[in-house]
Amino acid sequence: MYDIRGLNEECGIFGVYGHPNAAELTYIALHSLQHRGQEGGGIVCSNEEYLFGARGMGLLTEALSREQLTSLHGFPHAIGHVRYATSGGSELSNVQPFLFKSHKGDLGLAHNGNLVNAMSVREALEDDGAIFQTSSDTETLAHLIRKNKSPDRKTRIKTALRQIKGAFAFVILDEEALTIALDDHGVRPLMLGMIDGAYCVASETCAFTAIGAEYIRDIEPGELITLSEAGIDFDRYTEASHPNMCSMEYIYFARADSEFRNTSTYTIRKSLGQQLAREMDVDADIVIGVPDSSLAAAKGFSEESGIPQEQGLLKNRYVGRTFLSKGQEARERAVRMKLSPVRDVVEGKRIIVIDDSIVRGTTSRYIVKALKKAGAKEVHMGVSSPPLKNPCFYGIDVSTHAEIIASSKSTEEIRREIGADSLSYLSVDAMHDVYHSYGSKGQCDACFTGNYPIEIIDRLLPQEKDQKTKGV
Ligand SMILES: O=P(O)(O)OC[C@H]1O[C@H](OP(=O)(O)OP(=O)(O)O)[C@H](O)[C@@H]1O
Ligand SMILES: NC(=O)CC[C@H](N)C(=O)O
Ligand code: SF4
Ligand SMILES: [Mg+2]
Repeated sequence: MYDIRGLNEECGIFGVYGHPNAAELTYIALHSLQHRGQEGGGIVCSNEEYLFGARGMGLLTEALSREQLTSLHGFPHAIGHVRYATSGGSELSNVQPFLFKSHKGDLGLAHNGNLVNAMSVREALEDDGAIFQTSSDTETLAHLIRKNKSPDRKTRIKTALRQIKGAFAFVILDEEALTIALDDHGVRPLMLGMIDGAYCVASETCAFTAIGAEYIRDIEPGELITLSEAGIDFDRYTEASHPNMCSMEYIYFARADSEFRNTSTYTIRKSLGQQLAREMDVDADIVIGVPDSSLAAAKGFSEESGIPQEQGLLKNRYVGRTFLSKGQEARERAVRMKLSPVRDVVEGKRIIVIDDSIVRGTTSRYIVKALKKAGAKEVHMGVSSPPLKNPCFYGIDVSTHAEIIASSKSTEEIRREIGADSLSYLSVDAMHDVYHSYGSKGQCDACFTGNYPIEIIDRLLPQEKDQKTKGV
């Protein structure tokens, strides 16, 4: 199986404490977070005496059978995960939640993000006798928690969290409690909710909608929340707080109905499109959004510019990910199968196409060619994000420099390569203006600017990390 997307996603997590249908709720919630990871998924449950779990490769419906889900019924506490690998290969041993057994108690662990010192910490732990079971960065946290000698579980977890660096949203389950932690930059989203009097936590609020939970609030950078029989305990694992939420969550990753600080991604994307219209000085007959993730930006562009929006491209919803082999040729074939122009809508028209991002340029190159072949007079590309130039080390697989077209080419060179009549990107400042207007306290923009907010200690790209730990 091969995922054809230009940008790869980044895992979804969920947890619920004290609900008679904890496993079933987790399954439904994970299903709604499936867009964040399709390589594998699982659920770990607790009945306060021991932990029990199931996991598998592929989409959730493939990863967990009905029998497995039934076997988890009745456990009141649960955590779950859907994975897109960033550190460690796509294989069953790396599929989360992890479940560790020890005479001191069981530990379940699920992570969204990517640790930037996992290799260094792992090497130190191995030199000290630790034997790792996976090639995932996430496993380091379990070793650090277990190694700590403090009699107090919260102190053990806090100390371990202070030893790791990078992007992380964690749900940690043991016999005593469900612990929720977000790194002090808050790179990945993490939301607190409630269902039938039980607290729950999810990467995105669309999971709350799916299970009928109430969205309480966004979890803050550096927060540590413990759910136990004693109720809810709000704390921090560190006093540091440098809000740097991932900009790509808004642009592309999160589901359009998911909310951040009570504003939907759809609304934010629409504003990005409006800003682009203010910056892009091109006249046209129609605006077309690349389905699905760019339809909101195209709507904003259309409203701001007064140019009508049309559905000039159709997406085959059954093409998405499977059955294609790796490589540029396969990618091109996939885009061709996925998007096709609506001929009588585009024929003879001057068109502005809005896409949310250009990574390799495969999608835009194809779209320009296909629209022109269908009779478009002019095709202008508008991108509702700044040029993507750098890889991400914080939990998203944004390829390598060599694969990212804007890392080595100017806007004019890219325009020529994709064959568009003009090409415009949103400016970095305009992007931040939009985020600030919706209450953002700070956004990571490293893939656009190269300003990495968290020092990259290991300096390894995901695929290199995988090589380094192959065979473990
Ligand atoms: O320049 P490229 O390498 O082609 O990558 C960029 C494209 O990838 C993403 O869409 P994707 O096809 O991943 O999924 P979507 O259908 O959710 O927009 C993004 O929205 C762009 O359209
Ligand atoms: N995309 C993610 O958040 C991945 C989590 C973790 N780094 C893994 O590779 O499994
Ligand atoms: S580098 Fe880009 S993709 Fe990675 S966290 Fe920062 S904004 Fe998000
Ligand atoms: Mg797209």
